[in-house]
Amino acid sequence: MDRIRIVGGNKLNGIIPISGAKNAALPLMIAGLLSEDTLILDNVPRLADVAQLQRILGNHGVDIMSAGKRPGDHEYQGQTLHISAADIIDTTAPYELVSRMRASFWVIAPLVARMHEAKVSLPGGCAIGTRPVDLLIMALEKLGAEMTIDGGYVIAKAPGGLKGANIDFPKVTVSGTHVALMAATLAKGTTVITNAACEPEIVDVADCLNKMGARIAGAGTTRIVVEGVTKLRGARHTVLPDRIETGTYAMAVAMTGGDVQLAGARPELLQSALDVLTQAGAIISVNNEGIRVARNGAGIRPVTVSTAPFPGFPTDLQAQLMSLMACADGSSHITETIFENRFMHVQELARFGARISLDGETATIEGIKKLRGAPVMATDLRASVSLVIAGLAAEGETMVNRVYHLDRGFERLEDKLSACGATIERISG
Ligand SMILES: CC(=O)N[C@H]1[C@@H](OP(=O)(O)OP(=O)(O)OC[C@H]2O[C@@H](n3ccc(=O)[nH]c3=O)[C@H](O)[C@@H]2O)O[C@H](CO)[C@@H](O)[C@@H]1O
Ligand SMILES: C=C(OP(=O)(O)O)C(=O)O
Repeated sequence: MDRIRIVGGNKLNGIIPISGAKNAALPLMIAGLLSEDTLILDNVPRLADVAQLQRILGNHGVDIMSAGKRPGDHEYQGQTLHISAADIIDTTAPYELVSRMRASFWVIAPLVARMHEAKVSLPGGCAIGTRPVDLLIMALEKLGAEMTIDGGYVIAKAPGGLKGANIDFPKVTVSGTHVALMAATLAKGTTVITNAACEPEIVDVADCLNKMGARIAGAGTTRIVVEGVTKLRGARHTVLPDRIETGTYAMAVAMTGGDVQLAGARPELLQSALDVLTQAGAIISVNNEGIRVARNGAGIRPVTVSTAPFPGFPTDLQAQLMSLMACADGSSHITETIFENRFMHVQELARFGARISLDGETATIEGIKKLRGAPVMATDLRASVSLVIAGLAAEGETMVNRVYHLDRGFERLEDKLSACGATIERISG
């Protein structure tokens, strides 16, 4: 298995191009199942999760063509995918394919909406808690699907098609909102989703669905109204920039010091995280090219932060913030409110010498002057990248093992960081 070797201590200076968002690209690709026509997606990141979803969609009979680069495309341009689901030949998503990633479970929504049946294995994904799918099942049941669970598979049947309904989520769920939204586009009548997730990736998917002929209003607010239509057509859509990748590199610069332009980043997608970074002492400015992050000389100030659904501080940046706070001038407190077990990085950060104690859902971090490099390993994507950030700032060598998770969500991580002066390399095998 590949490893990443880092020799820490270098400041980061230069330009980091921000890729398309994994968490938008995945549901957008899945939305391609809703139409017989071709959905063209631009700025799709080259990630292990995208490749895995291509395999899953291929198994349903979807043809996916990845367009090559054109003259004038810059070196780091994301790929363009042409997704054609003219004939869905299989409505089963098998365990071997789905167990690797969470979002693949969401194929259940377009399959039952368009084909009136689906059989999808319970999902996998990052090990950050129990991650049930009860609310996704509830949403589809409300839309009239008969739902059963058998042998590790969720089976959805709606012989007469789905029917519009009121879906009130008892807690904010991104996955539940994606599933309800996609299914409701082809349901008969009106669906009202309340307590909907407001994440920018939901808005991106709703925008694309509307281009495909869906009638969705209110995406980005807690109340989404969908007027069902009988068919969706093809469309062309550009995946929005990855706010979690943006925040991750911003935290890396805040930790190592230096001055980096995050090209293509959109500040409104992560304002709460930028506010926290400013509080911590980073200098953030917004320009035509994206977001510039700098820290020169000043220490890192401690912060108190709780994760929350958008527009709050994202849980997907919690681990990275903890790395940063490991070197703050004082005590920080970080509370994780979304996932009950998203602290796997705590014991690994301790290998660098970080002083972190856990009390229920709150971590207290006593900042120290310098971390020291160490061999480390993580079991989820954002925890893995928090170890990379710590390694960049630490004295000496860090070896990040089991980088499989990083490849799920960070495109060309080593290239982007080494272009800014980091000593970082992948060791294959
Ligand atoms: C591929 C993708 O986009 N993943 C993101 C998505 O995950 P994901 O969509 O899985 O996260 P959700 O928003 O659905 O989960 C939020 C909370 O609701 C709970 N829940 C969810 C569904 C359900 O049926 N029952 C239930 O209890 C979860 O266990 C969790 O405690 O949003 C999370 C929260 O922003 C992010 O950390 C993930 O990166
Ligand atoms: C938790 C994440 O991904 P997934 O939901 O696919 O496990 C993530 O993107 O941080």
